Amino acid sequence: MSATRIDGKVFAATLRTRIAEGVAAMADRGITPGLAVVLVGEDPASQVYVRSKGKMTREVGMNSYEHRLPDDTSQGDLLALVDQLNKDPSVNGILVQLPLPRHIDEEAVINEILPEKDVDGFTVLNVGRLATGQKAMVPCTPLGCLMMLRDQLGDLSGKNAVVVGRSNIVGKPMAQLLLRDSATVTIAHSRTQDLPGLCRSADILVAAVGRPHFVKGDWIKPGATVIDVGINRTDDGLVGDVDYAEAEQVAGAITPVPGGVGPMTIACLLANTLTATARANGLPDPEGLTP
Ligand SMILES: NC(=O)C1=CN([C@@H]2O[C@H](COP(=O)(O)OP(=O)(O)OC[C@H]3O[C@@H](n4cnc5c(N)ncnc54)[C@H](OP(=O)(O)O)[C@@H]3O)[C@@H](O)[C@H]2O)C=CC1
Ligand SMILES: Nc1nc(=O)c2c([nH]1)NC[C@@H]1CN(c3ccc(C(=O)N[C@@H](CCC(=O)O)C(=O)O)cc3)C=[N+]21
Repeated sequence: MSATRIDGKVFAATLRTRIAEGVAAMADRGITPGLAVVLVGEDPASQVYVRSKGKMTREVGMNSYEHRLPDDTSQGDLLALVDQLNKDPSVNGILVQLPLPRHIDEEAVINEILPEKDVDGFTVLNVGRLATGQKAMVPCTPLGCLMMLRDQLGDLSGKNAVVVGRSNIVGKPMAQLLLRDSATVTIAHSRTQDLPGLCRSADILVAAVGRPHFVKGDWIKPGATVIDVGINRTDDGLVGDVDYAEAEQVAGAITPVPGGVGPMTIACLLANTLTATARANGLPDPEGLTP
């Protein structure tokens, strides 16, 4: 038995088509969504993401503004740039690529972003809104995972979900979204006891650990839906946090790496930018792009 391969690339392309339609409808009102991406330093992986984000942003008809700053940029200069983007009416979404160089206080920079332009959903206000069930900007990677899970499974209520990883950008918001959909959620991390046993209880298993092929086939409940968030560069190329070859023998459905969560993350960034633009102009939220 081989698992269904959840094709994030195809799913993301379909999502971008719908976003492009939303952008076109706004163009009739003279509105063009604008996304600003700020990259500090020369991290090669980040440069790849920024390039593909810019390309996809333009493809759906939005304006893309890229700000590349040197590694030794001061925190003050970075905060000043964020302020300038906050005030710029042509900018509806702001993304500051993480991680930032060590001399910069990441929290201070993220929280400088106006919550309504925070298309990553990383500011404390958006985190709090998500946690309390208020209308928020939802982090792109978990949002993409949720869309694929709902598409695969329909109603998630009552399902046992295990999220491995408790970061602010993936694990915690993923758990919040699953909880909102009435799954029974467990968050696992490096101190979790009997992680294989816990994972075997999961109908939905989300791996966001950052270790290549960490989740083994015999950790997976037969028929489970497995979402692999990991992006690990190894000598064998880009691999996920799940041992795909083993997992596909056991799982019901699984996302590949590459071509799974990654493309959905970028599509959801564009979805959030469209939503932010609609809200900034007093228009209703575009349908099907928010949880
Ligand atoms: N596809 C996409 O769009 C994206 C992919 N990623 C990828 O997802 C992965 C996770 O990213 P991110 O959340 O930022 O990573 P972090 O490094 O911030 O978090 C990793 C989490 O995994 C946990 N962990 C580490 N080792 C173990 C272990 N041995 N057993 C159990 N848990 C463990 C850590 O636990 P503890 O807290 O106890 O240390 C931590 O909570 C990375 O590969 C990253 O590249 C990230 C963002 C977007
Ligand atoms: N403020 C901020 N927001 C982020 O969302 C953010 C960030 N910082 N820092 C880094 C991580 C990582 N991330 C990815 C996005 C797309 C792919 C992606 O498209 N991956 C392709 C492959 C790309 C390749 O080949 O390198 C795939 O999985 O198929 C991967 C990873 C967003 N992140």
